[in-house]
Amino acid sequence: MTASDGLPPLRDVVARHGLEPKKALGQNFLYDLNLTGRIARAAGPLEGVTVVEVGPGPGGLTRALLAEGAARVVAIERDPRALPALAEIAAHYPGRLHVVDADALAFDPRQLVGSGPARIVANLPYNVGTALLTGWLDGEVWPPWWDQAVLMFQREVAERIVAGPETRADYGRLGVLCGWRTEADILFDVSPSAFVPPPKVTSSVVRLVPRAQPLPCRAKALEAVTRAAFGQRRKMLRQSLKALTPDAGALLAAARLSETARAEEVPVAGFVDLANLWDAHRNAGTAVTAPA
Ligand SMILES: C[S@@+](CC[C@H](N)C(=O)[O-])C[C@H]1O[C@@H](n2cnc3c(N)ncnc32)[C@H](O)[C@@H]1O
Repeated sequence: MTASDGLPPLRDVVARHGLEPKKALGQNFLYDLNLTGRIARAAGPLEGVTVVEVGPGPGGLTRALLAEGAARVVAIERDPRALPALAEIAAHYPGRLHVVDADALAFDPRQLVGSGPARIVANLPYNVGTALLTGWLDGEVWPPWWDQAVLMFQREVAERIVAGPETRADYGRLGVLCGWRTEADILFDVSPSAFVPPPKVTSSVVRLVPRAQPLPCRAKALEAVTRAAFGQRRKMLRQSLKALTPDAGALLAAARLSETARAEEVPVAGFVDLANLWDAHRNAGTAVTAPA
């Protein structure tokens, strides 16, 4: 029996290639091509687009991306057991699937995406998902090489990605970095029963679209300020920012933030101000001065 794309059902592919899911690799596979089709369409239309997929595994999402018309899929997979299954998909879609046998944390896909539009679509391994996302948000050059990212995370991580000060418990470093450079939305949830094996928690598909002109700020400075601020999130910023500067009070005043503000109350623009002021302070080697 074959699936509607003409390739064998994923369950058979996994059995034939001995691809038993490994927990250490964050392997929770999707076998339902209707669901992977829905994820691919969330990133569409894909005609003329190069898609970078991290962790194709047996290829359920890869197949959907190709069936939905992606010009090319660059699929980065660190489990060599998946390579024969992916080779079958590559043969079915000649010239359109480029499999990279690598750790996505250590591989820069820019060298393979060319000059046309590129998009990231992935059911991410849960253990490295946020590290990959922060890597894609990082860097001094913006807009980035991708024009959209459609990514599956655990629901709890998805909520942190889209959080702002109004959703205090979830708001943190990840929400500031994502909110600064992208517009991020949760598109839909996916129940544990959709995966093999089922994870303990619900997952969510998130879409991130890069802002054309995020507030000017150095990414590394924003990362440093949010790390200090949310590292001790229950403390007032005048205390937690002392990890960065002895002039924390003056830094807050210069950013026109309250003496008693806590990290979870400060919007993205407030953190951008703090990061820029901290940078200016360090470059000048002077104390931060509060506005008159
Ligand atoms: C959640 S599974 C998703 C598999 C497939 N895309 C699907 O939806 O059924 C995550 C995949 O990422 C792969 N993976 C884990 N860590 C990786 C890494 N650092 N670099 C590349 N792939 C990785 C795993 O081997 C696995 O195939």
